[in-house]
Amino acid sequence: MKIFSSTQIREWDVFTIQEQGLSSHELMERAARTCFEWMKKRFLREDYFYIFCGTGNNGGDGLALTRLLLAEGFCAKAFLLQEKELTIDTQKNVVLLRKVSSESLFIIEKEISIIDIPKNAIVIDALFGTGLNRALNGLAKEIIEKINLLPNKKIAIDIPSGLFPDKLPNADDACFSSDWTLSFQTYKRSFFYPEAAKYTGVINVLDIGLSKDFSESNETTFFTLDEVTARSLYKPRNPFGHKGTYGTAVLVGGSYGKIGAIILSAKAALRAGAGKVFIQAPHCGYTIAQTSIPEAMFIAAGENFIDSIDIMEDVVRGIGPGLGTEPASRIALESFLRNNHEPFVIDADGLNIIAKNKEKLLPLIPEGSIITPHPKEFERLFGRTNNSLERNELAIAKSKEHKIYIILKGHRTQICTPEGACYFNLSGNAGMATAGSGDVLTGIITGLLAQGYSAKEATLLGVYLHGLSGDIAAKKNAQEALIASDIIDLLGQAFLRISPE
Ligand SMILES: NC(=O)C1=CN([C@@H]2O[C@H](COP(=O)(O)OP(=O)(O)OC[C@H]3O[C@@H](n4cnc5c(N)ncnc54)[C@H](O)[C@@H]3O)[C@@H](O)[C@H]2O)[C@@H](O)CC1
Ligand SMILES: [K+]
Repeated sequence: MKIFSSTQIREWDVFTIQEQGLSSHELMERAARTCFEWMKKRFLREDYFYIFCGTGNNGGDGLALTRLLLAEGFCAKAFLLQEKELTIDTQKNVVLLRKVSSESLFIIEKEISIIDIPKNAIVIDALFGTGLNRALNGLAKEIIEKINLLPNKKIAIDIPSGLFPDKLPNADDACFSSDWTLSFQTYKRSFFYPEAAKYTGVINVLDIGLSKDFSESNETTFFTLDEVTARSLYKPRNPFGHKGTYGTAVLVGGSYGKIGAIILSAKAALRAGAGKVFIQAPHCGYTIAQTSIPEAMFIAAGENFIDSIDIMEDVVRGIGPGLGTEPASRIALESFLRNNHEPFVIDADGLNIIAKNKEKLLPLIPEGSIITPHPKEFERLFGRTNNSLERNELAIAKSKEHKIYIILKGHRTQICTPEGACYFNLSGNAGMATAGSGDVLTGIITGLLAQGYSAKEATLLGVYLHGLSGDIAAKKNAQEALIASDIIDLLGQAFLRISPE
């Protein structure tokens, strides 16, 4: 799904009105009705809605929603920030609401003292939407700060008030803290950064029928990585294929006490469908590897840590899980980087070794390679930033500069491509923040590359499947009980979920 900027969202709105021969009032009514339908499915007639409305069109949505709720027998009251400087459609909705019920609309400016929100009321935020152009102050700020302290259930229309679609709020800005956000048509970019995401609650994207032509023909560099994307990337296996068809993955890593990491990667590569898998690890891992994965072959390199990395033809490599940073392993990786020109996957200690000598080693990463840092590893490689949006922008710039794929791991893993695109992954859960989860991701991506998926396809499909498998695991068990091996075990279920029936 494409993610558009606030300017593009405004253009989308105007384009839809022209294309569909609607008035802006009719589009507002459609948006409000979509929210209303969402609420009707979840709440009871005895529930009470307190709807806070601003002067812009977000406020208009809130007023129309109040009218629709009242018309279907729900209890609802609208609180409008002020009566002056309303947009035309918001003004119209004031008139329409007053026609339906003269006692359901209050003007906050005049009557703030009477707002006493009952404990069981559902509070709806329609104060500010995508038109916010500066931090909140005055009355709006005061109301939001007061509401945020209440235990009530809270829903934001389109975007929580105080958040901007394309930038982060400052730490001391007031933002509505919602349990749900009903975002129109698509996600807003800011929803993917923790500093803003802490205000959104669960995000539901509601289809309000904005023009498909517009979204198809307008360019953006930001996308969600969702089930639709994953389905489009998945390639069913050729019935005439043999194990050679599906390639050879070589997982390089492991050291004394960290053999498990490379075992997890190798298992994941096999489960992801690689035809053959080699583990290249120090000799101390030989018995462990051969016993725990009889399907994989073993190449010994060093006694307790890796001291050489073989250059083999026609294989795909994933290097780094459990590798350690012993001087001999550092020298081995450096020498491999000098002699190898094939793209590969680099993770964990592979990245830490590069970070220690980044000026020399970063330029040696072949174009089209995939690196999978978590935020700390990213910082070691490319430096610190002030916030997660700046980190995302740095990752995009570095992907372009080095012509590599950067998978920045986190709650909403970001995939940055050499062309300058960024995908935010929608699968996955907090249970996956567990030891070995990253090693599994390296294995899945290496396994997909071995089968002939391009670097972009393997990166996107691998990240999505990894998260989806984690989601299936978390449903079977609690997130707390999720361990990395569960992600491998349920990878097959994830494949079934995205493959054609
Ligand atoms: N994009 C779409 O396709 C649709 C958008 N609609 C709604 O329209 C909203 C956008 O409407 P608007 O552009 O009118 O914007 P808002 O409703 O966000 O209101 C912004 C208004 O408040 C003022 N303002 C901005 N920042 C302020 C601040 N910090 N303190 C005080 N005043 C401030 C602005 O000058 C503007 O008048 C969307 O979020 C959505 O809810 C829907 O009605 C219909 C479809
Ligand atoms: K809002």
